[in-house]
Amino acid sequence: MKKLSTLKSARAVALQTLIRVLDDNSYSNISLNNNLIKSNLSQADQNFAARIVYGTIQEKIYLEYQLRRLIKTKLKENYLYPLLLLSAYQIFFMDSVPNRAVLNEANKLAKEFGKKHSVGYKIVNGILHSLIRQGSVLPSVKDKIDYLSVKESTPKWLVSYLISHWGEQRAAKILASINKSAKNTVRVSHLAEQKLVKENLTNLGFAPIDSEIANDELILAHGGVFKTQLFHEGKLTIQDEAASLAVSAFNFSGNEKVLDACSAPGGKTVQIAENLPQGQVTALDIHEKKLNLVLANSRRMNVASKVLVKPLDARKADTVFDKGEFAKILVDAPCSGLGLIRRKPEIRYTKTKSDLINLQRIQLEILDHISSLISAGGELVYSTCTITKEEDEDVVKSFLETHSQFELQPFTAGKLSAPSGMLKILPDSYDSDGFFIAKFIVRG
Ligand SMILES: C[S@@+](CC[C@H](N)C(=O)[O-])C[C@H]1O[C@@H](n2cnc3c(N)ncnc32)[C@H](O)[C@@H]1O
Repeated sequence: MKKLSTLKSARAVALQTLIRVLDDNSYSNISLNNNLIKSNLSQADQNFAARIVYGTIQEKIYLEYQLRRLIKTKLKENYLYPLLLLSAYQIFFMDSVPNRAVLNEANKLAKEFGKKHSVGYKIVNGILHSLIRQGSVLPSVKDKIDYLSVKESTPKWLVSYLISHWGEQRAAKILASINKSAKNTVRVSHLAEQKLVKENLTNLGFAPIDSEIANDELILAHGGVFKTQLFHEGKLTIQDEAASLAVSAFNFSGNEKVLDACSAPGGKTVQIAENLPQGQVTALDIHEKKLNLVLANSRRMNVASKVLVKPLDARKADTVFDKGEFAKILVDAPCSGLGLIRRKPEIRYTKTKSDLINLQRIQLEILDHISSLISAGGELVYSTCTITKEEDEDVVKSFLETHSQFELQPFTAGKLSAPSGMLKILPDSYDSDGFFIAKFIVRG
């Protein structure tokens, strides 16, 4: 593996990161950050490296299909395949980079990363020349699953899942939408003056516009808001529009006790706390370390005095808290995260269909063990950042079958309403994360 101290270019950082991600399934964001910290690259070069890494992972199935027929020998050195993939990404997806530059840079990287006397650079050069001659190829449209799987770089099981639930046309629309880049969204704190924050963002050149679905969300023209004073002073936080709706589904009185059963990193904990001038939110998470993030978020958003953190498996909550102790409970459950593919490109390759059923079991166990802790007339919101029926509607159905004191309650969240008590936001509807929210009340 290349010594980090010698990573001098954006492409070298990208290649080093992809070698780690493809060889040992490292998380792309962690591996990229580790390499960037040691690289001394300018901000523009860091952005360029990030675009290559995330883009190559996002389009991996498509890129592998393009290269498949052209790789005729076994690629022995471990940098060769990642280098071919990231070069192919630049050829097909980065119009601003001329093919000549891709070839030159690949040649340099092959010499830099290859062993002494390696002929790797010749192999790379030959394959990339053939790739440019070949151009983009796709499977026949007659096999819709194969075709969409390659075109939108998504595993076949997921394409087939989307088609079976939403039909071919909608599935194609959803798939195209998850390959767009995610919007830069911020939620303005309930404790801040929304108009002033918007003016400030305008003056800073972020050109904020109102969200179509959430009342307190703004869409920014570009990233980097975390460097502003507004962010450090807790006037706003980075949160997706759809994700912000889960907490909006509650009707807060302002002095109640609330339980956030799966809270880290705390995006929704702070949002709850902002609505509690007199109340308190208890934030649980099974991973003790992650609760530091909840604390840090609470401090930054100026609500630390309202937040109590407790490391706990929510499936044991009924052994720790009293019956009817909370007026409101949020279960923002661990889930497959398939609604977040746009932000986390590797999710599509790591999840399998059997994960959906395993997660459903955990989701139902959590709901079961917190159900006795809600007071009569109290509210339960169940949410996931996924769109699968197994983790969303099926969980609601099974929960209601075994907990007759609960019923679904119609609600309004931001600018959307859910007369059935359930709200499913598909990623193509508003170009937000895919998200699911169900609201229940406990019969009084
Ligand atoms: C979807 S994330 C929550 C996101 C969070 N609500 C927010 O808005 O920032 C799910 C969280 O549940 C936690 N978790 C998983 N299993 C759990 C369990 N059995 N009990 C409590 N927390 C759990 C995970 O560690 C993860 O932090």
